[in-house]
Amino acid sequence: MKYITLLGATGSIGLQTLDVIRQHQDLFTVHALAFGKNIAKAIPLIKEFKPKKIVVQDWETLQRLEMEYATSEILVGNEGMIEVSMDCETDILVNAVLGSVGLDATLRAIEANKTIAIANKETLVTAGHLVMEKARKHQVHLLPIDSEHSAIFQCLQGENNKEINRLILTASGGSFRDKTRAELEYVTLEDALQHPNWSMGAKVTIDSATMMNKGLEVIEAHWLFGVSYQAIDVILHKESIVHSMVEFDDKSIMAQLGTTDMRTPIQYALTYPSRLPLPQTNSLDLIEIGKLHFEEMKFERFPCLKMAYEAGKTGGTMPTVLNAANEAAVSLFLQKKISFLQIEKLVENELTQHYVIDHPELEAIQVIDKETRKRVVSSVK
Ligand SMILES: NC(=O)C1=CN([C@@H]2O[C@H](COP(=O)(O)OP(=O)(O)OC[C@H]3O[C@@H](n4cnc5c(N)ncnc54)[C@H](OP(=O)(O)O)[C@@H]3O)[C@@H](O)[C@H]2O)C=CC1
Ligand SMILES: CC(=O)[C@@H](O)[C@H](O)COP(=O)(O)O
Ligand SMILES: [Mn+2]
Repeated sequence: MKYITLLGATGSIGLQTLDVIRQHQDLFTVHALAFGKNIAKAIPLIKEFKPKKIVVQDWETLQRLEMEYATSEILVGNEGMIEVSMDCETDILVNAVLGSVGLDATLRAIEANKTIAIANKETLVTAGHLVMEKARKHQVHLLPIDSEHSAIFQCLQGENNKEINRLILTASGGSFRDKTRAELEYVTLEDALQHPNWSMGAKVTIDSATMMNKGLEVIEAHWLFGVSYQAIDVILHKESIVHSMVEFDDKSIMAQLGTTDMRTPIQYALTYPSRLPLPQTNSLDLIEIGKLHFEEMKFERFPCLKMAYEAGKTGGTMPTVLNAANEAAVSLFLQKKISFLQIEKLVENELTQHYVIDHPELEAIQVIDKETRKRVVSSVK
């Protein structure tokens, strides 16, 4: 039996992780569940999975939860997420929390030698060098959940990372892929939240529409697979059937295909290196699909992707600024305080103003993350 600690339990990845656990109760038990403030979503999960420990985002949520439901031990905030992630009863940490708030728990779980299934890409963007250095030191497995990275990870089984010629990440193009830049001026939040292929949380859906999601994923791939930015390509693939590809030195390309169901990569991360049946997901019907399409990525159409490549190549604290500015800007867009195109403008402003620190320690990353968010928010008041 493997004991799972799940950060971000009430989110899109969190709920799908619990669905996988529900199908394999002989293999997995929930040890701890962490979420933000959404008590209404959390209570049924607590009743069903009976975690020994629960973590909520703040004291107010703790009080509300205690009033509504007398339950097991409740912890609070970052300290709470760290405690359950390092807990001696945790076998696998599933980090599906949203944003760079997941960084401390990841680092501390690595120190405690936990296997980590990671969906939380912002952690790798903001401090990939620290996470990978620690993972190497402690010989900890970081098992990707993000669909593209799971695809690459699957293509690399039995292969040698040193023989990779390039990684090819596929991008759906997001909600506005068929619009011109001029048309983006007047798009609404409601339109932006309509992803053509995937049903996901709000932030990653907006990131897909700006193409920042693919930018974050390029940086995530750089750290997870140790591949240079020059050897990571992004191509437009509107069907999201080929989840990503690896080209080897002999020009052979391996691809992983599947339906748009995140339970496949989630389950693979939990059962790796084995595979188990996933009866509730459909088989891919290639005859019905008939054709797959691939197009060149236009950087001038998607400036966020260009900014992410540049931030990644610059390195140091630049990816921290990229991520923090983007998290703050997307949050403002979700609150309808700024327009869609202002997201990229706010990120660009922060990147151009930033004076890079090379090889930053955790403290520097935390300070820069906080200051960047503050500046972005105050710039629109
Ligand atoms: N959804 C998807 O299909 C995919 C997601 N990812 C990545 O996975 C991560 C999660 O995405 P997704 O599930 O879509 O996000 P959601 O917005 O659906 O869920 C986010 C989860 O994090 C919790 N949370 C948010 N802020 C805090 C905080 N400050 N402290 C504690 N908990 C917090 C939320 O709690 P509450 O509900 O209480 O607010 C919720 O449980 C992201 O990094 C995303 O990029 C990667 C690939 C695919
Ligand atoms: C499901 C998943 O992994 C998302 O990150 C997805 O990749 C979003 O798709 P696009 O960014 O290609 O629109
Ligand atoms: Mn992805």
